[in-house]
Amino acid sequence: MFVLRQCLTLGTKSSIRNFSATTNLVNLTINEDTGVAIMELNKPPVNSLNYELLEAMHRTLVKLENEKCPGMILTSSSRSTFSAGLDLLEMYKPTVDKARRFWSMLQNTWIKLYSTPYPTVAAINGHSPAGGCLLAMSCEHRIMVPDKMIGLNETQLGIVAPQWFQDCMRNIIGERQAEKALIAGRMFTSEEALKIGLVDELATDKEDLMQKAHDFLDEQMGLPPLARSVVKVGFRKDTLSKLINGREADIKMFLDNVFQPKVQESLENYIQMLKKK
Ligand SMILES: CC/C=C\CCC/C=C/C(=O)SCCNC(=O)CCNC(=O)[C@H](O)C(C)(C)COP(=O)(O)OP(=O)(O)OC[C@H]1O[C@@H](n2cnc3c(N)ncnc32)[C@H](O)[C@@H]1OP(=O)(O)O
Repeated sequence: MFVLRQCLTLGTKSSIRNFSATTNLVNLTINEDTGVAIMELNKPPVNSLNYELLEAMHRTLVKLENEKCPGMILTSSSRSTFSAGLDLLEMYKPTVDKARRFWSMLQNTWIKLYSTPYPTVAAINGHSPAGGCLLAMSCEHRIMVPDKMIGLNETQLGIVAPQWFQDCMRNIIGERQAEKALIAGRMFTSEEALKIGLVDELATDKEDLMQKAHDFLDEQMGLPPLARSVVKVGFRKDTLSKLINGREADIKMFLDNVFQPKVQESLENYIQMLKKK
């Protein structure tokens, strides 16, 4: 195995190997024998998704697709958290330009991740609220360590999970469970998430998590890749097209919401609460 230090400037494979990264937001490891990629989010302490992390993820996904990656594991370098979701500081008192740029990069990254032709598995080694849950739900398979929390908790913060976040959840756990979970902004323990199908497997620890993730990819990589990807994208196309054809409306929805005084007040209180913990 060798490690490619992913940075904001990507070049050829060999130039990346020699690159001394100053921004190391995504660690990319590619197994030389199998080609399997491990994409490890590395923005301590909790992988909050700011513009820079989303951009690094997007570039990594483009690179993997261009290099015909056979399979990818998405995980985190944090001991406690897979991803804490969208970076609250990106949404707290932003300028219009900053908010628009941020949301547009979130859309780019999600579209790439949700539509990869190659199999993807989320190795969820920590808490996974809101945008973190979205990342996990965008992979094809989810494996989680015990005693962590996952879910779309937006309602509890006084904000609304966008339609495409909701659609991802509905596609996985079905209409009724998704409606209940989304209205309440419910967070599930790993064990509860397994029960309702929000995750597919539990692992005992990080080693078991990675082994199970590799097992899933081995199975998928044994299937004819073209047929596999056509079926995958066929299942996902309605959800994808809704956003792809409505990107500007979705940005407008975000901007209309984020600048509401009540939303700013909720964000401020929540940020303060997290800092006081
Ligand atoms: C206007 C909106 C319109 C549309 C909305 C869009 C949809 C929004 C989607 C989202 O994703 S919103 C974000 C939701 N995220 C959360 O609710 C998670 C909040 N965080 C936590 O619950 C916990 O941090 C944790 C993930 C469970 C990890 O707990 P732990 O005890 O390990 O860490 P700690 O809480 O001490 O946090 C460390 C450090 O990180 C800061 N932090 C945490 N989460 C975020 C975040 N999402 N964005 C920015 N910063 C975050 C936290 O404040 C601490 O900072 P400090 O070290 O400076 O105190």
